[in-house]
Amino acid sequence: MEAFISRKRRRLSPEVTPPSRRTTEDDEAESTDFKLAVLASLCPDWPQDVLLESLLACDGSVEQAANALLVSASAGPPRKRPAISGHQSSLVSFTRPTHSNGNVQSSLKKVLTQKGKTLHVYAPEDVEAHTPCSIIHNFLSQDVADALLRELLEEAPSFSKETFTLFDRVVESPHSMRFYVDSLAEAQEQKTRYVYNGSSIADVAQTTSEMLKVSTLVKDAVNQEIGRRQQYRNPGGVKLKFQSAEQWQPNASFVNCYDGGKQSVGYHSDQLTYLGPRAVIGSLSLGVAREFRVRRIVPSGDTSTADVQGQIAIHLPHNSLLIMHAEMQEEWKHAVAPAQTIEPHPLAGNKRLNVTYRCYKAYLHPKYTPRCRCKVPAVLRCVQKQAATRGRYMWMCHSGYTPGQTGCSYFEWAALDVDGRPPWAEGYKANANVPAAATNAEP
Ligand SMILES: O=C(O)CCC(=O)C(=O)O
Ligand SMILES: [Fe+2]
Repeated sequence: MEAFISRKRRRLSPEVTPPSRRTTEDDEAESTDFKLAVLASLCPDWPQDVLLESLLACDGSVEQAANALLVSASAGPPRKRPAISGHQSSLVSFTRPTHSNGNVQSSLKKVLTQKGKTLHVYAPEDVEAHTPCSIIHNFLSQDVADALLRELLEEAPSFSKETFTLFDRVVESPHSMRFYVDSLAEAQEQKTRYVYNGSSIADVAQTTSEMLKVSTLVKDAVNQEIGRRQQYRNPGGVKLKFQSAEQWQPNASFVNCYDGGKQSVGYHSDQLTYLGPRAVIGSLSLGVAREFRVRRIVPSGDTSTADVQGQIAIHLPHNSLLIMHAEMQEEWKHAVAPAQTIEPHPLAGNKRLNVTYRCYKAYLHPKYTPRCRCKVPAVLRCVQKQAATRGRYMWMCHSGYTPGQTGCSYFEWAALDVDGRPPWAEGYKANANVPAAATNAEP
């Protein structure tokens, strides 16, 4: 088992989190998260901090940690955490000076996100100051939110949990989901042509009428937030290198259902293969309030930022729209933590429904993207930790990151222009995905 966990290309979480749209890291530091995710799926009753303690106490052995927890469970119940229904006023308002230009200083970040600590944020200005996300509370009118929630509650029984084989046991992923696209033609394309880590998705649904109505509201809000945040963060309002210059236009979504506090999703980044670099995602939460955790990926060997490895818990109440901005998938990881207690919602009971609106790029259709030697469309990934190549994008065989699958060692630096477009896209300028020192040279 230990070999399975620690061998470099065999310890990643696609077997734990659904393989379809998530990606995890390519280096050693990731193994703790992977082990934690495995441990959480084996011991779903235990809070993350206890799982981590147990893992550390057992020198990283998931099997020993799981056994230790099962033994101690027979001696008493796991430690309870409080429900996350409380209110916190803005940290920014009373702790951080405001500049004359109205921008807030994020000097607290360092202090509040130390390794091993969790900073809980509730107010939109705190979410914005401490994370690459923004949040809009009470996003929809109550009638629209209720109508969408009712519709999704009717859909939820058709969602499925991914299963994976672990230590000769079949384990279920800790929540259920379904993939939706806006047109029937796209649904057909998705089932037959799109490949997610080596296989296609059999169950692709058409976006429901309420989801579609809300999609236009999400589109406007996300585009407005992208613009506002760019002004706020970057002088002159410049987008990030590789971020698309086009309007954000949602056309697909993963809908997640967390039925009760035990259901969760482990730390991951969303896969970029069809979204492209610097993707933006609009994530609408309905029903039970849950904690969305984020943590920055620290480059290997970077000791100066070692103290910012703490995680930040963003409180996601019913009817809130969280926007994951362009920094998020490349530089941060996110998770929905298990909750020891939850406050039931009048319509949803113990369920949280979450729609992650996404913008699939036509030029990243698998009919255009490179294929590896197994003849399967390659996966687009960004180097997240290795200091020398951090931030560079590559096409590679899906199998390198899918435990248990055999494949080839296909790897190629991706040619992408400053707007994240590949050479076959209309308007492609020049390859900007090159080593920092050789901006004119091909990799
Ligand atoms: O449930 C959420 O808020 C996040 C779900 C998520 O990370 C995903 O769908 O990739
Ligand atoms: Fe995600």
